[in-house]
Amino acid sequence: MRTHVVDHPLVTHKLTTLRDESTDSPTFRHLTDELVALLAYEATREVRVVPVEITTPVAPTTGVRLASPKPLVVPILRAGLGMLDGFMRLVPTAEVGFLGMVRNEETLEASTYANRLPDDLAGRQCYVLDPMLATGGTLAAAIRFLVDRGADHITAICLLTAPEGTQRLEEELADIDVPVTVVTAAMDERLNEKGYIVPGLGDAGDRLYGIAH
Ligand SMILES: O=P(O)(O)OC[C@H]1O[C@H](OP(=O)(O)OP(=O)(O)O)[C@H](O)[C@@H]1O
Ligand SMILES: O=c1cc[nH]c(=O)[nH]1
Ligand SMILES: [Mg+2]
Repeated sequence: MRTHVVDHPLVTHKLTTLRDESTDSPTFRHLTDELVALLAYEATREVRVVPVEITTPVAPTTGVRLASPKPLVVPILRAGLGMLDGFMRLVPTAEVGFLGMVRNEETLEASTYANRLPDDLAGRQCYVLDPMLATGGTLAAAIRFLVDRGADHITAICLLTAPEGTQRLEEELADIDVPVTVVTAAMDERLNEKGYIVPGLGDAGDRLYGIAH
């Protein structure tokens, strides 16, 4: 597994405001959208394309277009939904599958409450959207869902990542034969005793959409 931290002053600038506890929900949603577009630009560097012949007003030339089947993008509900529009602006023809997952805040175990993915993902490139990679339980399970259905190339886009989470992904996904890349705006210091990323940004779902319970 590869982790790519997008080291760019604009990313860090937007992320700093996102982290700030005084940032309100509308601003948080807007910044998430902007950050995802920047991360998705990096994350789609290996998107599959095929050559195509076209004619400009001046001359024939060869370009590329996205290969078929189109990429599948999978936002992890709830918080990943806040990243979908930003991704779709870059890749409007991507197909969308949904996974609803929630982490038990006591045990930190992830469980799945919704699953709308195509059954057959053979030969598909998949992009998983989840703002927080904390213990890694949620993302490990999501990637496993995709690999079990045949996905052969997986890129996760996470706003923030904790070292404990990437370590767990390395261990839990050691048996899979599919390239997995995590593209993130920052690798933070650690998790706290409640499994929150430090310094982090708090609960991404709550900051996007309000308190869940
Ligand atoms: O790496 P992990 O320790 O598994 O934690 C990360 C998960 O926690 C958050 O979701 P949450 O369970 O809060 O659900 P929500 O998106 O509905 O708020 C976040 O959006 C990730 O999906
Ligand atoms: O810091 C964290 C960890 C898990 N989920 C969040 O939303 N934030
Ligand atoms: Mg949450």
